[in-house]
Amino acid sequence: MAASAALSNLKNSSPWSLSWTISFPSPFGSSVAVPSLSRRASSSLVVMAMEAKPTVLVAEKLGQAGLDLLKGFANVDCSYNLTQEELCTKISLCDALIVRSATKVSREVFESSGGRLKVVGRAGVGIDNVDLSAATEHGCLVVNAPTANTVAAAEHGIALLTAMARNIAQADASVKAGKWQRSKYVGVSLVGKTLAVMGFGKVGTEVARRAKGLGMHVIAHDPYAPADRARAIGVELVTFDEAISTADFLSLHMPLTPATSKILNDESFAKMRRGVRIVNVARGGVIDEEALVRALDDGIVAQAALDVFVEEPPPKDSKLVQHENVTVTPHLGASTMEAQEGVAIEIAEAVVGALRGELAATAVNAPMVPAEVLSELAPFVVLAEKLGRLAVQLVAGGSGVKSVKVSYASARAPDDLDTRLLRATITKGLIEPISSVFVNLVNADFTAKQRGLQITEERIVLDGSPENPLEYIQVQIANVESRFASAISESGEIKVEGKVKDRIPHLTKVGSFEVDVSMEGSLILCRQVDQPGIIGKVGSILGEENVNVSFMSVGRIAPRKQAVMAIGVDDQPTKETLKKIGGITAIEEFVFLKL
Ligand SMILES: NC(=O)c1ccc[n+]([C@@H]2O[C@H](COP(=O)([O-])OP(=O)(O)OC[C@H]3O[C@@H](n4cnc5c(N)ncnc54)[C@H](O)[C@@H]3O)[C@@H](O)[C@H]2O)c1
Ligand SMILES: O=C(O)[C@H](O)COP(=O)(O)O
Repeated sequence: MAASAALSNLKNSSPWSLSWTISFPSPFGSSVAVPSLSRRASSSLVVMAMEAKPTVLVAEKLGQAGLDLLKGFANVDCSYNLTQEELCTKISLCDALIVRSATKVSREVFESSGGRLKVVGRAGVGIDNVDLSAATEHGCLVVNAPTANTVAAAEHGIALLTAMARNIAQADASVKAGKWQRSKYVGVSLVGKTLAVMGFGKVGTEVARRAKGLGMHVIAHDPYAPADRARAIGVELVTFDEAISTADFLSLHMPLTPATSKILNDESFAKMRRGVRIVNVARGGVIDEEALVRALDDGIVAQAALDVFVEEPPPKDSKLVQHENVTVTPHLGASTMEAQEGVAIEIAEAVVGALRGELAATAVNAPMVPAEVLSELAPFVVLAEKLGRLAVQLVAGGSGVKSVKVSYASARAPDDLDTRLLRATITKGLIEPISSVFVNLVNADFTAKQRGLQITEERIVLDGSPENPLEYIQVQIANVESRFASAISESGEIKVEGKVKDRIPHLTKVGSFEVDVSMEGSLILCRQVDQPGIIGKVGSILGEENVNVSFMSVGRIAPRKQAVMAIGVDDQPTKETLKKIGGITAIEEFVFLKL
């Protein structure tokens, strides 16, 4: 009998072969939000809601409406122009950080937070100033405000386009310098000219609409944009080479990524029409700035109008900024009163929601799960975590869990079931009982990978009504020994299976034994020879020790052969109580498991 194994401390019997050193002491207490989820599940999805008021550091100027919204929920520390060192020092006292584009949220910032930083809010679109990998590794959610400054950026793009074409900035400076140079500042017309919009997303689309209104012929290049969206506003999607080689004007609207970095370079300038004009309100890094200076000097590029730069602010002696054919603004695309109020509200709502434990609609480094899907999946999320917890506690110490298979049985079409949330919570259940790592939706996949834990998912397609998202979930751990031999299935893996009944998770299978026990509190699993009186004996030992039994279920192969008894208990039995259960002659093995 495995009585001693049953009593052993779970942490000491860690089945992981790798030791894990990063720990995230959570400052948060129990959950308060997401009414459709149980307290435990909602608290663990992305960010745990907190008992005390959280602290939000606002590191760049934010619209008043957003600040007011934040102040209703959190202590707000507005500290602008912090050096990296000052930011790293302050961050360990903050639960959330809000920035615009000027603050570098580097790996060092996440490391300095000591696990307290749970949300970074980017008050704007571009998240290239936030180290997303570091955020994800630290389980920190990054949210942005992707919609509120779209029109402002598009309007600024059009302002630069028209100002450049008519030499407005240069002519203005000249008049103010006392000159009157009418022939020097003859411009070019826009009507009938071809504008190539590079990046046909939110801003690019709005620029395209406006440029069409100015009578321009608009084409666009965007490898990921749907052709019908472009067609709907009369824009043709073309290849990169076609766009740059046919355009009179190029307007850049793609994000800065490794793929778009320096996408305009010597090679691409060489393919452009002589006299092309370029507008950039996206990111400085999408242009090789030195190559642009060469193209301007050679006359390939007639003019450029730039709102963004590789280095901001650019060096005072920047050849690009000082070039007479270049018009510049200091990253003003999003800077209208209206956009800044909108962005402030959008980011404040996202940060407060995330701190409350809600899944953020504008999450950048976590799967976005719509509210209605979340509500439907909520009880299965709880089930998934508990099955993960249970399965890993059944692994014998030193086994080294490497491979877990999760099967989802459902009558739904495969693309009608988003399992990312379930996979994340199973991972949480598998990892948290045996380590101090805080696992959430943000870092679940990363954490599993770090530990060399491979989680494969499989769909079991069932006939019947697709009303329920899932019929049952099965978790199997391969190539391990078990502390409870009966949990090993015929095919040799630890196998547990569960269902949701009346929104409560139930354990319905252990190894080859069918049981039915609600997954609340803790669980005792016993294997015994099926005979009269055993249930009574175990029940009375627990009763004598004042341990309340919530559920009891027996699964057996055949009458009078081996049976597995699953007993749900509200309280943790003492070692002595468990010893007494182990002492019952018919009981061959048992384990005590915390759910
Ligand atoms: N200057 C400013 O103040 C300001 C304001 C708002 C946005 N922006 C910047 O403008 C850019 C666009 O913002 P948005 O809100 O439209 O973002 P968005 O995500 O809606 O659009 C970006 C588009 O770029 C496309 N894209 C990605 N890779 C591409 C590639 N290699 N070639 C062509 N297209 C590619 C994407 O498919 C997407 O459609 C971002 O870089 C953002 O940071 C700047
Ligand atoms: O990506 C963005 O949203 C813009 O570049 C705006 O940046 P800002 O918030 O620094 O104005």
